[in-house]
Amino acid sequence: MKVLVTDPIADAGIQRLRAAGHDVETAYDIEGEELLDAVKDANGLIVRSGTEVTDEVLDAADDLVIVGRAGIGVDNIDIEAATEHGVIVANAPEGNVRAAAEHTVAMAFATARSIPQAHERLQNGEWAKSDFLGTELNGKTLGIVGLGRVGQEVAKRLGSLGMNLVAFDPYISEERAEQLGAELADDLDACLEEADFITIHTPLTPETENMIGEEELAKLDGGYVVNCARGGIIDEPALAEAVENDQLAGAAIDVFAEEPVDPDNPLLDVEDVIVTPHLGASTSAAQENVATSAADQVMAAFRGEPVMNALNAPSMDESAFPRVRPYIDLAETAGKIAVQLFDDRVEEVDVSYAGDIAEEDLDLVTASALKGVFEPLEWQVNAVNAPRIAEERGIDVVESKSRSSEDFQSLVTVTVKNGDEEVSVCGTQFAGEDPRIVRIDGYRVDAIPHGHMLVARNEDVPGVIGFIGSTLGDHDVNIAAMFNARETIGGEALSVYNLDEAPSEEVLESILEDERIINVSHISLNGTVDADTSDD
Ligand SMILES: NC(=O)c1ccc[n+]([C@@H]2O[C@H](COP(=O)([O-])OP(=O)(O)OC[C@H]3O[C@@H](n4cnc5c(N)ncnc54)[C@H](O)[C@@H]3O)[C@@H](O)[C@H]2O)c1
Ligand SMILES: O=C(O)[C@H](O)COP(=O)(O)O
Repeated sequence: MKVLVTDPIADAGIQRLRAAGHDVETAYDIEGEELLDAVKDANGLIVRSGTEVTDEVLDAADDLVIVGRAGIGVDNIDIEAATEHGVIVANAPEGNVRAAAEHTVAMAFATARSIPQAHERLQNGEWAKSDFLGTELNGKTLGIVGLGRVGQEVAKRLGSLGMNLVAFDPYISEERAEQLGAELADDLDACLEEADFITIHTPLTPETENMIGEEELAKLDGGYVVNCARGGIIDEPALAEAVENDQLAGAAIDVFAEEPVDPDNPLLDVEDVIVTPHLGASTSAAQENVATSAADQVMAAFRGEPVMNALNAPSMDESAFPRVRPYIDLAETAGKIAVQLFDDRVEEVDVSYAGDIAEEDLDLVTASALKGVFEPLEWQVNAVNAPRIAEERGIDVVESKSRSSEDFQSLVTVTVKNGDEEVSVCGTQFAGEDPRIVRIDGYRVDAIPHGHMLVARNEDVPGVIGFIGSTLGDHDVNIAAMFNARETIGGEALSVYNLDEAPSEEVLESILEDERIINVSHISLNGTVDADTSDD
């Protein structure tokens, strides 16, 4: 597989991919046509915050399976578009948290004691001792906006250095805040009003964009601002003006609305605003962590395994994966068979689980069943975009679970239906991962789902199986295995054949000409089928 890396990541990540036999191409600082060209044949793309992964980039990347973000923030990746394209997006949310928290603490002290400014003066030969009278963090109140992973680590560090903590985060529990020794503010204004310092730790989202402007900064009267989260959350000209006019004592900024930062950015011009070029995650330990994590996730996606930190695909607990894995393929196969036996428009897909498997987290299995159902559609379908396709096409998806499973340890049943018709296909795994279809529309069968299959419904009278066998033989189609099932003697029967090759239309027509045959379907488990699942 080819992995394109477009932002510098630690060598450990690249080596891990190469050791597994993947072809890694690094192309840093590329954009526009150059990026579109480089991504064309990539199966994996690894980025940091420097690459804009837009709809256009995803459109150009025909073979892309996954975008791995070697870090936390994914505001540079169009996740909606990735989902549309069936591309997994996964980040590395743990590896640089401590680095970001430490940088935040360093920036808070640096602005409170004017360390960069004093350093610069001294380097210029000035002993400006009396110009710098700093502020102690001890005893001051820190307002934490966003008490997630980084925010919590900052709370622990600055809390233990004597700061009082107040936090604003509408999505965090009182209990968690209490454990960290932080008072939870009712809203942003209350947090700002209480704080001497504020530190931002939210993602950049439509909700947080420009969340802190002139009015909010005024509430921090005389305080300090630290932002090591994302540019765009604080209004930059308003912040520059507030510090310049001494409404605020200082600010420490690591991230900017536009990066690399424009030299004309007003924040670069204010003496009491200290800046770093997005260095929060730049420690060797953090970079090694996120690079290897991104590489691992890319390789898991290549192997078709769940991607632990996928942001747009069902993920799964690693320990459950060996138990669930055999049912992922089985559900897809059952979905493929059901839709090929269904001669109508699909309005609902039911996926039901019985027995031991019903104990597991099965989002990924249900998504695979949907993938099987939708595979006949012209666009690329996978477990990432199949649930979205169902939603967009107004197809209801119903998942159900039951502990009892009659004669089998675990059963997966996929039913495709509309108001009038339905077809259900039920499968199990025999010991040693031996998949079987054990029921088709209520008929008990024992069919190996593989390659080309023929499913016929016929009157249960003598000579029908011989007729089908000889018709296939007359057209040089070899039968590898067959199974016959019936409800009552002389009623209707269903037979399933495994064929060595695809039967032609002519064969199917010849079989159907016999009045004892009610219908016959060719099932291909290799890809192309012609079932109608369209809306129009
Ligand atoms: N400077 C760097 O190099 C660097 C390094 C690591 C992380 N980051 C950035 O730091 C930020 C935090 O990362 P994290 O891993 O802690 O993320 P996280 O998802 O663990 O935490 C974010 C928190 O923000 C809260 N939140 C969301 N919307 C909010 C709102 N409107 N108001 C208040 N709180 C809100 C969430 O509930 C969550 O608790 C991200 O933007 C990330 O990209 C920057
Ligand atoms: O979100 C992150 O992980 C940090 O902002 C780090 O970004 P970077 O990988 O571009 O340094």
